[in-house]
Amino acid sequence: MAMATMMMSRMMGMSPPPVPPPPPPPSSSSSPLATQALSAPSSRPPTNLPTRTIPGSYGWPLLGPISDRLDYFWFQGPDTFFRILLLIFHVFMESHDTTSFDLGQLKNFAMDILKRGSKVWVTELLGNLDKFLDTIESEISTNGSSSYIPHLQSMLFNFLAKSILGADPTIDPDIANSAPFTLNLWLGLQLLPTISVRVIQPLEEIFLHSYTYPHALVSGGYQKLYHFIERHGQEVVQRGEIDFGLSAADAIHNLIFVLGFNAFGGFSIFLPTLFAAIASDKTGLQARLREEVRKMNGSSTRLSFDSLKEMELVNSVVYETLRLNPPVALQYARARKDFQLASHDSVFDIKEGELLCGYQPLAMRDGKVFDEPESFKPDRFVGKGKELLSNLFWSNGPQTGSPSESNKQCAGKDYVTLSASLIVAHMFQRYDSFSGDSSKITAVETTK
Ligand code: HEM
Repeated sequence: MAMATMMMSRMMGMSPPPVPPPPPPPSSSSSPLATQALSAPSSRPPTNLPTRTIPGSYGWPLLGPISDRLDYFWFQGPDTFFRILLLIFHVFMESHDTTSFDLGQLKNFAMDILKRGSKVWVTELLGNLDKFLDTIESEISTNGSSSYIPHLQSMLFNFLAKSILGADPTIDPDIANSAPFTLNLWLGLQLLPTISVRVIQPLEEIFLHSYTYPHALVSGGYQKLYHFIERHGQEVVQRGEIDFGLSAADAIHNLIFVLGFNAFGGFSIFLPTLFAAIASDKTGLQARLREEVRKMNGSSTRLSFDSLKEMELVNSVVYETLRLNPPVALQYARARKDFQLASHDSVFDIKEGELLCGYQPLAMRDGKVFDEPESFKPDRFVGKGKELLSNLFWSNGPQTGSPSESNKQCAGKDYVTLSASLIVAHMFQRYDSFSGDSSKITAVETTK
């Protein structure tokens, strides 16, 4: 059985960290999931918990990783694989792993451009959302339903380009048309080694999961995007150069990463799950959301981030979707020094150099923290339920935490939840209800 701390290095074919002491047998399978947030390495875990070494070993060279990959991708699947490991941590990597000046500067740059973009964020989001919904309505009236993912991604690119890059894609129709495809291809090539296509297993491990794919496959589209930012995003690029000491090229590559990987990629996974959670509900959730939105903000008053504060149910539905389906399942980081990691029932010695892997979907379904953890409970985070936000970790840190250069928490954490709440609120201003799933909207109803 593999060690959680080493799993990623083995699966990704990296060289292993220093060899640990001989492993004791795995703990009992009834051991509860670990959920205690990890505080700074210097802080002491509870002293009454037994200290353990993480169970497992690398197994045989070459064969060990292959057997793990087959278990992870095929025989067991990620959930069972991690359940068997029984090593699910809520890891808030306080300061080890991000001490590098350059990484801190890049994160500050990301947070700075978000702050800069916040002036137009809501206007751009709502304007592009309305265009998206117009398209959906027109497709429903022509075809009876709308397969909305391509429209959603065009909307996301247009809105994010204006908000993050300060560049308007409508002045370059070629970019507006090609960028979502380019970003999907670019994301796909980076993520393919970690995704199971489940078609040609076990050959998938040899043919799909063992390579770094050549940049040449996407370089044409990537260069177009690069030149678009160079030409139309000068103000943001210059901020990177002047305020953060980056070269123009580094600023542009990082802007592509933040826009393409973090924001476009993250929202492309998250929003369809959110639409599906609301559209598939049979308990009257849509009526309650509609009532809350219109009570707080009327059916036509323009929304702002401020107007969302009182919309407890809207916000709770967004949080609950992120809890049950964290868009980024795996997080990992290498320990920069020895420290101890606490779970519900044990403390584990972590050695410098070990690679730690956290699997969000299991940590977010911990029955010791969340009542009926496998169920979607729209009101979970309403009222007193807000106390649970310190256990919501989709952003690689608690929902009550703040991203900074000294942690690994998502720089866009608050923009993500506020934008999602804004989308839900706007949809219930515009519609009484809608039907569909994670790829199609089949009907929208309005009494206006
Ligand atoms: C639904 C959308 C998003 C999701 C699900 C998401 C999720 C995450 C997660 C899980 C991480 C931690 C990754 C890791 O270290 O393993 C992360 C990091 C990051 N995210 Fe997001 N994110 C989203 C949107 C955004 C947006 C809009 C921005 C815009 C600036 C952003 C910027 C970043 C940055 C810069 C980091 C790196 C933080 C660091 O390494 O310290 N993200 N995100």
